[in-house]
Amino acid sequence: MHGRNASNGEAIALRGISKAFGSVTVLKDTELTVNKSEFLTLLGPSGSGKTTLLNLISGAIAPSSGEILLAGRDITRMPPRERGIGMVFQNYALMPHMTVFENVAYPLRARREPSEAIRRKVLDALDRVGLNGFDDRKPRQLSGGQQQRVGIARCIVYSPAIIMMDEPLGALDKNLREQMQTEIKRLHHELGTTIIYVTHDQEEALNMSDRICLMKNGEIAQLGTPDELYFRPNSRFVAEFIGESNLLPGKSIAANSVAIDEAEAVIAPSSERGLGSDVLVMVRPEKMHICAPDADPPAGHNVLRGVVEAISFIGGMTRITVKTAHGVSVTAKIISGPACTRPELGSAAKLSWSPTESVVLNG
Ligand SMILES: Nc1ncnc2c1ncn2[C@@H]1O[C@H](COP(=O)(O)OP(=O)(O)OP(=O)(O)O)[C@@H](O)[C@H]1O
Repeated sequence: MHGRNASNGEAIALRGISKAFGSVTVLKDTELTVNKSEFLTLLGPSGSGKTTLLNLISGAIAPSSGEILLAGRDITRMPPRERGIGMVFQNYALMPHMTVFENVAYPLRARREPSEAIRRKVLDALDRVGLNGFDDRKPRQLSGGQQQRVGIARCIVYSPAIIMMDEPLGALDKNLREQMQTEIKRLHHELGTTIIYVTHDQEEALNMSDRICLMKNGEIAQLGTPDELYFRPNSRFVAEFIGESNLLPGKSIAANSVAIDEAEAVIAPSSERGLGSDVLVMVRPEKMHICAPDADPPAGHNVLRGVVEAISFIGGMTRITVKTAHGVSVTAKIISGPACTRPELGSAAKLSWSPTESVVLNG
């Protein structure tokens, strides 16, 4: 027996999956394993292939090549309804003429469950999503957030092993989105269901996921925990898509040294890139320190000098951009203090950071 047929705690495995529409390949030879009880987010810009991947797993579309395993079993050709995968959509997809109760009961009625069990399960699902007492309302009598809770209740009511959510909070305003993120995380924790979640909002992905699968042009750019993607991006694309980043162009001149220009070099962790190759030294703005030109930065720090070209006070944090002598704008994000403690616009400043906070990327 092939090892890959064993389930090994795998909820879903994609093996060499490609998808072409006509002559255009929109998903390329993708390998992805989602573990049982995992919250995995498909993140990426518009058109990167997130929905295509979701539709392949649900069975709404068939792959051009490769296979899909559900708990070790080949489901590549299985019709969608037999896969038992729950779906939550951005537009809720509720039936407008039915009450909340009947919408949530729908999947159980389709499974011909006894009416007493239906009643118990529906009320329990409504309770879990905070909609106790809303069972007699029609969808149009609910707010957007409440309608999406019904969408989620209709999904969890029949306890699918896997739930896929396609931009479920996309139609909600920012505050409600944040509240619903917390609630979906709580539900995931309570139910232990595997969740595959699609969003193009990187903050949402960082906040909610066990792992993030970041897509670019039909390929996985990086798959890892939120921490890994944020602190150890493997490419310029990942560094720029997740959070803010400073990218200093340079040349690798020794195992742990990158020349920023002819006169200046910084210490950066050794990379596998060959000596003399063009690289980018990535440093997150909150890891960048700033001090007066005559002050001493922390021992062992890389130092660049420049002139303060922009200051923006954004509440708890202040963003200070310094143009270095080599013409690169570098941003430091520091905890805000009184205005008198900030450097002045146009004044000279020293930027510094610990070499361990640098990530060397291909230039
Ligand atoms: N039925 C189809 N026929 C032809 N091309 C398609 C079809 N469905 C999707 N595509 C193309 O496949 C690519 C990936 O689309 P997909 O919807 O998976 O992206 P996405 O990452 O979900 O984007 P968004 O965030 O905008 O929803 C796009 O270039 C899209 O135009």
